[in-house]
Amino acid sequence: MHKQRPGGSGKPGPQKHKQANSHKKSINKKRSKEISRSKLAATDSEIQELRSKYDDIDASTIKTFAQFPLSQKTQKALAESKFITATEVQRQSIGPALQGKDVLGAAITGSGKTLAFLIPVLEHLYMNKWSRSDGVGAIIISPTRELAYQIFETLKKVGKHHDFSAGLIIGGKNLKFERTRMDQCNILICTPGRLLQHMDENPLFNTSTMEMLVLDEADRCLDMGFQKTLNAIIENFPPDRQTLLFSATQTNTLEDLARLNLQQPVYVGYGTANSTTTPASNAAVLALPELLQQSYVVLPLEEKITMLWSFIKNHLKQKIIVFVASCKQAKYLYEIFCKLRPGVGLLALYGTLHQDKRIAIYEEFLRKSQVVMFATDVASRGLDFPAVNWVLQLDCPEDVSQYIHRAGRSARNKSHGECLLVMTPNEEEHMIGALREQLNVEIKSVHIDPKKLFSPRVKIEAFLAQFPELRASAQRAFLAYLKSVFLMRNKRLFNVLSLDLDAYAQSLGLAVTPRVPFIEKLKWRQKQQEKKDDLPAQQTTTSFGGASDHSDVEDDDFINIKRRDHDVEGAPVDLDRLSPAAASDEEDSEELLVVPKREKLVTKAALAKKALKKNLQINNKLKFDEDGQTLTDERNQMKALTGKTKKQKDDDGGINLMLSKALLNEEDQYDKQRFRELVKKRHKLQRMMLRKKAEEQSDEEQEEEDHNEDQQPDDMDSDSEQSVDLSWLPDPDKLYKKRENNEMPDHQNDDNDDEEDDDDDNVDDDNDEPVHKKSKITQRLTLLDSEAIVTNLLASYE
Ligand SMILES: Nc1ncnc2c1ncn2[C@@H]1O[C@H](COP(=O)(O)OP(=O)(O)OP(=O)(O)O)[C@@H](O)[C@H]1O
Repeated sequence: MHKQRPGGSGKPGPQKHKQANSHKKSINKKRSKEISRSKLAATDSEIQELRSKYDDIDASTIKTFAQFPLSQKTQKALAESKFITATEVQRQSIGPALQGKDVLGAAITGSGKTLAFLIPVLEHLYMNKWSRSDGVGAIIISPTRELAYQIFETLKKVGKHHDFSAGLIIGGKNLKFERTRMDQCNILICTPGRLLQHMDENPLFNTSTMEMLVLDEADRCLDMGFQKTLNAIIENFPPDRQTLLFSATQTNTLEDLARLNLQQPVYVGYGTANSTTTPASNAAVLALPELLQQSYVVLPLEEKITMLWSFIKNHLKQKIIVFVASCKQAKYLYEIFCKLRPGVGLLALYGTLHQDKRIAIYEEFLRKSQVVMFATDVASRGLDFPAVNWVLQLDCPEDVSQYIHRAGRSARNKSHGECLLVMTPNEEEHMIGALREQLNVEIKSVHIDPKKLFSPRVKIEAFLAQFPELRASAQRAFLAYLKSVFLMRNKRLFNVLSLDLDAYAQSLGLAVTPRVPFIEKLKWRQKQQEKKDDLPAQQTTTSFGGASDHSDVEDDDFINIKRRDHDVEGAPVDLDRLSPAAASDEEDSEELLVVPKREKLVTKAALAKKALKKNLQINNKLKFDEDGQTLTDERNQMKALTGKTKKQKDDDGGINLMLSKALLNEEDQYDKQRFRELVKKRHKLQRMMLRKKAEEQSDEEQEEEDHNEDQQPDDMDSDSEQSVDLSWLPDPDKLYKKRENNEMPDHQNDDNDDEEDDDDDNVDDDNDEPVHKKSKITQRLTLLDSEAIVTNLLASYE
């Protein structure tokens, strides 16, 4: 039986309802507390159990992730993402990393290094019961934004069952937004420049809680380009942290390891796996995936575009990355190939693009299976594009390590892929020698069948003639390539002076070879040097003295650019920090390159200042009238006045309102007067035309009139004055002035007419009477008068 509650309605009253709700809430709270307590207990027991297994991890017996002592949350996420079997680098490095050791991991591209450090990061925070309020626990540093984004995406997959918060801190994003969220993040994935910016500017950002540091592409993070930034970052970290370094081309210099304060690191991928002693060789074993087919082709520089076009046309159904030396080249190739329409999708990824666009292009290339992407080395490290069929290195990489990273975008994670290296005859010997020596593999030489080459030169030239912006882009690409070659460290391999500039410019579609000031300067200096060398040593010292010493120093400084890699985002660039790689992603470095270090920059502002100091007279434009007299331009006078008053105003240090008002009035008056003059001129012209027209008309009418006079006398009488247009007649004012005055006593009309005339005089100060006024006057004539005039005129004509 259903009992009715007091209150009669059968439903609980509002008060009762509230009480019931609060009762329920308190029960729920109790339950959730009990659950969390039991969870914590479970977590504690899980942690204890896992920790006890750490010492027993044996990489040689492990095949799957399930064999690692990992938390349920991590295991679940790995299984869901279909990560079952651990790769070699994962097997070797996860154990020591879980044990809290520093790890230096090197493994071939696409072998799963990302999971090798992400799993230990998640486990470390879990084992230490890290919560959101505990602040930053781990920082992962990547040299490029795209790679940081990719790591962040992988972390979202494998860490989805954990309760940690993670942040992506890269340049080109909302700094304010990052600032407010950073202190709430447990894991930060960042680029060095942006991280340092937050460290410097964000008071909320505190790294003292940080326990784990990961450097992905560690050799890149540690090289000269990032040196200063990374040193500054490391200073802010607690020294007793755990550090993991990963790369396909790991370096092992003692200096670097000392900088990072590594404590007996475990070396993975240095020949002796799991070794805690420094390996005999100073560098990691360099290798490329076995399933990657490598080949090279030797071509003159000017044939590269033809070769590229033919290659793309022959591989329309493939996914290809084309690596070039600079952003401007990538941009130009993309633009011109879009115009040429090869029949496959085109993309371009380079550093000077807006960040959102970069990510959009990155994602598009991930998705598509038949596409060509022109890229700089911003895409060469770490990016995991699936199923890339070809990597085409159109411009020669600077060294073996750059070759490895570029080539490694293909044949990832046990898939097949191909890599073609394009070299100029100068580059062949050194590059191939270095590759054979360091990689210990045979790289196939390919000869291109000239019949299979299609040159797009004529079309490119036509497009460049049609689109000036494309021409400008080609010029920039031309200069950027030369600059990148000039900045290469290995001068034996890359010699900018040996390049045929005219042929290269023509291959880009340029009819005229752009000037390259730095090459001109180099050649000039070379000549000077040769001249100096020809002279006997003694004579040189006596004839040039100090000056010669100075120029020697400058020469050395100018030609021997030291190897400094990519510049850190946002950091100021100077010439001796520029490297080919930096040049590829740095937009405005061109001017810096052209201007020698010690030469003072001559700006337009400086020239103007100089001219002002000399008190030069500025040219004045004089106008002359027909008689050769100079005309005074009221405008100029006004300007002079304005200038004067402006000066006065400046002297006063404020705005003189009265003066400004007077000036404005004067300007206004001048404008009005000018307008009136223009109107007058226009009216005059109109009147002249009307008069001419009227004269022509009246001639015709008179002829007609003469003809019809005998035939229609009655009509003429009946129509009286209105039917006769006498406007063609001579001025009646002059002829009949006296008579008219006598006949028309009504002065009112005269006055009105005068008024009209006066009005018109305001508009037209010429003595010409408007045609319509004359007709009005003639309309007042009687027919007899008209007849008399006509007969007079006819008589005069005869
Ligand atoms: N255990 C695994 N099982 C299956 N796939 C894996 C495993 N580990 C990694 N992968 C996949 O292999 C690919 C390459 O991984 P990752 O990008 O981590 O390679 P990498 O070694 O960092 O390459 P690079 O040297 O180019 O940076 C990714 O698509 C990743 O999802």
